[in-house]
Amino acid sequence: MGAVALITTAVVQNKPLPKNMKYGIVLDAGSSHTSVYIYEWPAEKENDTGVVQQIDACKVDGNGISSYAHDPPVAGLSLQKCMDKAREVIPEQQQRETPVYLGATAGMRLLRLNNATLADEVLSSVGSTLRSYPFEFQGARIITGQEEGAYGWITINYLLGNFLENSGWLGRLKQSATFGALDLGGASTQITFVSKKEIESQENSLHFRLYGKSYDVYTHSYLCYGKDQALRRQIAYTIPDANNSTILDPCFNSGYRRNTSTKDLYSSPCIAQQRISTAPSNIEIKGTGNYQLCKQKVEMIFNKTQCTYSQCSFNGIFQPNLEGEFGAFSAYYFVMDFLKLTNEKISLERVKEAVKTHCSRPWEEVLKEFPKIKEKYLSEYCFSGTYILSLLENGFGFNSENWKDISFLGKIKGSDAGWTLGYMLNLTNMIPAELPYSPPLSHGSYIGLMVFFSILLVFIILTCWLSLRKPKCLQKGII
Ligand SMILES: Nc1ncnc2c1ncn2[C@@H]1O[C@H](COP(=O)(O)OP(=O)(O)O)[C@@H](O)[C@H]1O
Repeated sequence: MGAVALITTAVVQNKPLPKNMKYGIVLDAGSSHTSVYIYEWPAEKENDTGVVQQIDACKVDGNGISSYAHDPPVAGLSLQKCMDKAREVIPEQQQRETPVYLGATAGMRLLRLNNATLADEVLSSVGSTLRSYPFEFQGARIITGQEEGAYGWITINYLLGNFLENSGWLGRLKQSATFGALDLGGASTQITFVSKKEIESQENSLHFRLYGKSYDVYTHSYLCYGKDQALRRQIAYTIPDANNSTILDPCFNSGYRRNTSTKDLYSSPCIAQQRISTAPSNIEIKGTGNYQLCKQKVEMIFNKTQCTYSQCSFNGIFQPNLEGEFGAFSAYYFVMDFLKLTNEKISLERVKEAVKTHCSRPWEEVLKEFPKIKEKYLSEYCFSGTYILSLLENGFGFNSENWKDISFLGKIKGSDAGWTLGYMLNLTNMIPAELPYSPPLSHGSYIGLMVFFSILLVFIILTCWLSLRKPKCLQKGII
């Protein structure tokens, strides 16, 4: 039985798993990219003490899985490049035994909200491409936000070795030491951590039994709070103030200019409440590079006024007190790595200063210093840094005290931090609910101990026998 108790996805198409799996492939169909991850099983599969490792990864060119909706042949071709690579990496005799899973995340959740038929067509079109490969295709589906949070938490704690560490007799006595997971994507963001406090809302509560230890986990996925959707919302707020179709935006470096179609901007369900009918069809964004003003605009998307629970993060969502250490990955890592802020010793105040300094730099200077970085990413680091700070501080409640508890993680032991590994571990039943039985001593140690105790016993018997005979000898001597 799968160990992830409340996640009811088991086998996507009710297909039995291949018997001699040594490899697994997971496709992460995100809002901005599809990534293909190839994993290899540890040699000692039976007692599961090895770690499944990522042996390769490939990012599909293009604009995410929804590009299948606009141009299936072109989207199919770029996916094929990564799948061809998987065929080169996995030995031919193992390919039929290799399961392939595709999980689509928030970009597809949004597309499904706009047009459910189109979302289904995209999945079946991608499925046809994947079926044309010699692997064991297990299905393509949109995973829930709750799953995305949970599998990300499982991935990082599995790779950090926390589950096994907690499963020994000493680990079971201690408070479980796991890392909370902070995942920032393009369209949604997830926060997941073990909470000692009661989880007041059923939909945020998960229970896992992993390697013989139980975990009560809090999770929430905020749709529309990924960094691309948050940027759209931030821009949409300014459209009513447009002057001759031009808006001044403090979240871009001064001197930066970008043209945006309002039709495209408004096409996202995340902007539903901000659409105005009088908006010009095109707007020009002009950066003014001001961290403080950017922060004020960004904070508008966090509604902190309503809460029907004892405490909330924002938008009326229950969140217990933050506990323990956290691993922040995906866009948290990409952005903080660019800004050189991943070192745990950097205080929250210094991080704010660094983002402020970056925002105040003229665009021309930034462009000159980083000519090789994709312009989309480079132009957005001021916004992204500000958004990350607001989300963590204003949204989730991190502060100067517990900032040091956040580690920004790209890879852990060679595998990317993200939900895909946890998804595959669950679907292939690689994490047992109970600890596999392992005898406390090896066979050799048992034999050694038996011999030792036998010799000890003979020695004791001999000593007793000799000491009982002694008086008689002495008596004889006296006579
Ligand atoms: N090197 C990078 N620098 C900045 N942002 C990046 C970089 N690589 C990816 N991103 C952005 O980080 C976010 C998460 O990326 P990814 O995990 O690929 O997203 P998703 O799964 O939402 O498509 C997206 O907004 C993407 O555009």
